[in-house]
Amino acid sequence: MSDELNSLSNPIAGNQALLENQSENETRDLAVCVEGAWKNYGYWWKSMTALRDVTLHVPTGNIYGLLGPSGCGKTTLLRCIVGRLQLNRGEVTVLGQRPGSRGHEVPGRAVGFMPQETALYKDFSISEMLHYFGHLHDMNRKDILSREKFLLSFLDLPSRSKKICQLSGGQQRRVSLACALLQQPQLLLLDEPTVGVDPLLREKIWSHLIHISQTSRTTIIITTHYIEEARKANRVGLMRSGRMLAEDEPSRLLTIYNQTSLENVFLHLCLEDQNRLQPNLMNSTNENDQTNTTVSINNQNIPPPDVVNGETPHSQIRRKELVKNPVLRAKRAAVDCCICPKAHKIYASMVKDLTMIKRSIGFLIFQFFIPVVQISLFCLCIGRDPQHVPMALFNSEAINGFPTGNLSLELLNKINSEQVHFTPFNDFTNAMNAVKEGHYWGVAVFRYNFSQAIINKLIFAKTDPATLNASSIHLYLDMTNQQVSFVMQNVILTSTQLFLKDVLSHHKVDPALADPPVIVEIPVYGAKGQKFLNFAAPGMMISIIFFLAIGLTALIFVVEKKEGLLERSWIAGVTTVEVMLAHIIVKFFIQFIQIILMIIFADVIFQVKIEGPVILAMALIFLQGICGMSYGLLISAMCEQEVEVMEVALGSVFPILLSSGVIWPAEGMPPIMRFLSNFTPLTHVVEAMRCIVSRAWTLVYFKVWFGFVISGAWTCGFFTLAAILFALRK
Ligand SMILES: Nc1ncnc2c1ncn2[C@@H]1O[C@H](COP(=O)(O)OP(=O)(O)OP(=O)(O)O)[C@@H](O)[C@H]1O
Repeated sequence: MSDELNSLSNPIAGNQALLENQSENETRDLAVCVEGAWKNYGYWWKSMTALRDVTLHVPTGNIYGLLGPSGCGKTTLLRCIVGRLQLNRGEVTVLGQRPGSRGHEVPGRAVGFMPQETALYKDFSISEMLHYFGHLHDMNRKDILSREKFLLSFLDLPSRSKKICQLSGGQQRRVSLACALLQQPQLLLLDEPTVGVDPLLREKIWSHLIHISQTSRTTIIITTHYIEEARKANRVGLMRSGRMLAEDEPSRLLTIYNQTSLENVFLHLCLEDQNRLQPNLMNSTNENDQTNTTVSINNQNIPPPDVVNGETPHSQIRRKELVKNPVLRAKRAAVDCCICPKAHKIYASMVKDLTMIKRSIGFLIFQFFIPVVQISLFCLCIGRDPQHVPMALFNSEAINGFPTGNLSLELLNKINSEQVHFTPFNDFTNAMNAVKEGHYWGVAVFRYNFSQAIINKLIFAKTDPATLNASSIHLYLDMTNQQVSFVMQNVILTSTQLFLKDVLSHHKVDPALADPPVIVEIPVYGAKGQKFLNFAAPGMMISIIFFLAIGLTALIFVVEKKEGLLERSWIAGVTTVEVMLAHIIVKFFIQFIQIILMIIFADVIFQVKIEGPVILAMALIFLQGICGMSYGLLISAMCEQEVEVMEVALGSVFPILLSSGVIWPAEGMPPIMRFLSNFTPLTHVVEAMRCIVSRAWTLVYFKVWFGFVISGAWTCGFFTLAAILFALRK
């Protein structure tokens, strides 16, 4: 007894002695065994230690009350036990194995976890929520319904069809508890299950927990702020500042510390701890060479941990049992990615995704039409020739009463007024001023003897400078808009060529003389009047689906992550691969309809003719959509908040779009950019799409199959990185 007293008054020494003397039988009978656990949050340059050499032993079939003030590390410890967080140092054994080891059902069916936050899908009904977890645990419908009936009445919940968002905070927590109890797990981890519960129901919950621990040997770890209710536990652990102050049966703690309540025992231990801290704190402040972290550790006679190496005498004792963390984490991350997906978990995740979609039909319809609206706007606004371009006209020949003929009028009649619209001016200076003020895109000037000069040049072959000058239209252009000035010049040049032919025919000269010595034969691919739209539309179709998939996937996963929903599903045993596969399958149908609608609009309404197999074009767009989803998943693995997702997604949209030759041909880029553009996820896929759409190429052509290969490779790359990152960021 005196040994025990010693060990309790000196907790670390006590824990150490306990560890060293533990018999093998006892260890085997432990449902949860945590030894020398160290856990840091953050990175080495800014880390925060949440657990400091914590040791915890929970025998099978026991109720363990984990007590301590807010922020002492209870939730962190539970998340380590359940396999969601990896320790920086130390070892956790749950139901005989390391959590997350192959074939182990922790995380999975063997553990029921009720997190502190509600972590429920707010638009689901109570029944849908229970069915989701039931399907994840591979329970059949009959079992789910019978458990649902029991839990609804036991936890005093309203109708099964009531939506979670319509429940009070306390009722939502009880639904959360119901989800944890649903599959009758071997191990129950409940993070403050009795908060917001009335005393009668609290009593009922405790009776049930005692009942299942006695009849089914369920092991229960429960954290609570109501210290006195933990008296019903078989064992309690008292934590403070990431350390375990004491761990024993409640009655023994009361006896040892000669107190009447656990509250007082805890107070006593805290005071003792505080007294131990105080002198060392002073010392350390005087020495002025230690951080706050090291101070608190010093006070327990434990030398400061090196955050990176985590070395302490205590951990050195068990050095052989502990495994170096970074290698271990990398190995475990790789193993996480290689777990074979299970059909029932994919099914459960799919039902969950479909239920979410069912709850927001309006948003679903909106999703169908986003690509249609985008491609329509693109086809309407981009790539068409500018029309009704306003130009000023100073026709000196007309002002002077056509002294040498009216050929200038004939030429002006040839210019399509739909494209260039002339406004006549009687004064050249006024016309120029109007251009300078931005009312017109330029001035076209005819000399007073234009008609005579044209005849002299064409019929009498006069080529003196005065004739050449007078027989030309002089254009003074505002060239600030390249596209507008290009169209103006092009229209005037083409019309002038037609005009010259007319003049030649009129004077019985072969009009072919006016043709330039270039003959554009029937094009190998495409049509003679090919528009910019035909070049850009294939790339846009790919880009629209790609970027839409990025945004939606990243947002969905980050919201689920932030609200603890993803973590809860992971603890129920779902892997990232399963979640993602379910997401892709459900999104398949949405994307399928999006792609069909987009192609119908582009092809039928906006005449972007798809010369090659439509199925091949659709398959490529679809594959790129999956690539976008994988990239979205990677973004959600990196980000914690929606705003971060928006920043990363938007920040990558333009660089990818601009450098992949979607908007402007890659041939126009500087050599270095052209080389770099090979490494965007869009460049080769867009090129393959153009080949299918404009050249009618199929998979036998290198550029087409290479596009498919590149899209698949980026998809696998993003997906693998996301899965590893999710596993590593535990
Ligand atoms: N993701 C995180 N990143 C950084 N620090 C964290 C993170 N989660 C918890 N912490 C810190 O770790 C310490 C322990 O937190 P934890 O949530 O485990 O405490 P707790 O005992 O469960 O508190 P409560 O009873 O209020 O839930 C706290 O100081 C907290 O600020």
